[in-house]
Amino acid sequence: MTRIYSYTQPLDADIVDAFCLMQKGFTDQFVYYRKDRPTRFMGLGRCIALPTLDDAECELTGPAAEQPVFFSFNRFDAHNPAPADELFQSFPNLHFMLPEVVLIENERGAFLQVNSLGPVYAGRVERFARLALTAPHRTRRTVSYQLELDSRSAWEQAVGSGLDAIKSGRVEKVVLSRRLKLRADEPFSSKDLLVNLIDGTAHGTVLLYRYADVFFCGCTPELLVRKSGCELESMCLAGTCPASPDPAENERLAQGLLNDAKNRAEHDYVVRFIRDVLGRTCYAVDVPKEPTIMPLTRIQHLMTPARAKLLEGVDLWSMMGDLHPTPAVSGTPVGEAKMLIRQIEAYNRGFFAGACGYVDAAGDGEFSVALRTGVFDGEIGYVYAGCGIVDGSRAADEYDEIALKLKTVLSAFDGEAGAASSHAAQTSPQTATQTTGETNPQAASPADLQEIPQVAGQTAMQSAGQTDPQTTTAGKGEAR
Ligand SMILES: C=C(O[C@@H]1C=C(C(=O)O)C=C[C@H]1O)C(=O)O
Repeated sequence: MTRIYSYTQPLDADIVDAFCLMQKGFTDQFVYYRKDRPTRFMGLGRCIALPTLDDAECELTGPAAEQPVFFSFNRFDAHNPAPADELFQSFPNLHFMLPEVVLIENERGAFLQVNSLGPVYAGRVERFARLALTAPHRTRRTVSYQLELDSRSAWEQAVGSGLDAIKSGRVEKVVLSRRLKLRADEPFSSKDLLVNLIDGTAHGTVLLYRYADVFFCGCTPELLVRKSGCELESMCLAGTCPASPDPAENERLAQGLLNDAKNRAEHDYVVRFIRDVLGRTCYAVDVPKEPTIMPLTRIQHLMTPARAKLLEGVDLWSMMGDLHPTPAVSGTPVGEAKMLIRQIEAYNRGFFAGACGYVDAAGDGEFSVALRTGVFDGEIGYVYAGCGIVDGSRAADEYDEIALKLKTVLSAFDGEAGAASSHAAQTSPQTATQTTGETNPQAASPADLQEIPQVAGQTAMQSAGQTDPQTTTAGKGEAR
């Protein structure tokens, strides 16, 4: 039996500002921050890591009774025997991590929680509270980086292999991804990226897991599972088209997506899978027959919400294991698609498209699918995004779709509201030439889709001698 002492008191401070001030010096940092409503946990330090919560007993003390939360970041393919990629290698394989200090915001207010393996005395909490109260209002910073575009021909080959597997009947759908490398002149700061994701235009849930110098972060729109008592929620999210700032055009695109047979087929694999899993573990399963549109800043998705009541005795951790990965991020059938991904993708996805979230001491909590994310260490980083391949998919369209999805995680570098990634620079003339060679300038797609390829064009100019002071000044400050 592990006895945990958890002391919570109300906090009259902005939790993000407090986190920015307090985070320095903590090896472990965890964030699960829903932007649409206050379900927000920002954890610092590690009190304990447990393989299961079965033997944990928590004693709640202090003037507020908030459950301690255990963060849980799980890889896309935890059983993959291939070694994790260099940056992901550093993260420990732990199931439930309880931070020492947690800043909480929920519908009851803001709180400061201190967790310990021995009784927590009020003076210790007071010290953290006093510090939190001195936190200045955060500022956003634009972060300069250079983006190395991946090769279009490698992508075409990958999609070709996926389509072959579909034609041969091995899979019906496979979700393939792209990984792009980033470089910066100074080390990436998790605080800057976090603040830009929280205060910027990205929709969804902001995730951060930092372990020593390496951090994984992003902002995902996809809920995997949420449990509150016996109420369970999940989400079928698959099928994508661009968004437009013009409302009439946006509506036309949305109607086109709702009526597009290929996107509907991609979506239905996910609906069938989630309905089947809930059908085995839950009752009163409610999954609407028709999807709706989830509007995001740059794209829109087909979305079908799923609700059910959990059978007594089934817990959130096992639901997470049964649901993840859904065909939205792997394919159909799931096992065969995972095998195909191991064979086709040149890297191990690590936490990208993994199940990341928290479970509280009462067994409630939620996991999101870690999409629109990247991993960073010092001056290098990798960003990831994928898309579903089904019969009839075209490599060029999927490449552009991924470019749009990548813009969400790349918005973490934008210190200004609504800024595009125009400050991204590519300094290597070789890479720039290679990339522009692989980008078809004739391709008639919406300007929006072209934005990432344009970055390469810009860079080619720069490497030919034109230096834009904006691109070379790392961290041009911008007050909110
Ligand atoms: C795989 C990603 O997104 C997933 C794939 C989608 C699609 O293929 O249409 C849509 C939403 C997500 O479930 C990603 O963003 O990296």
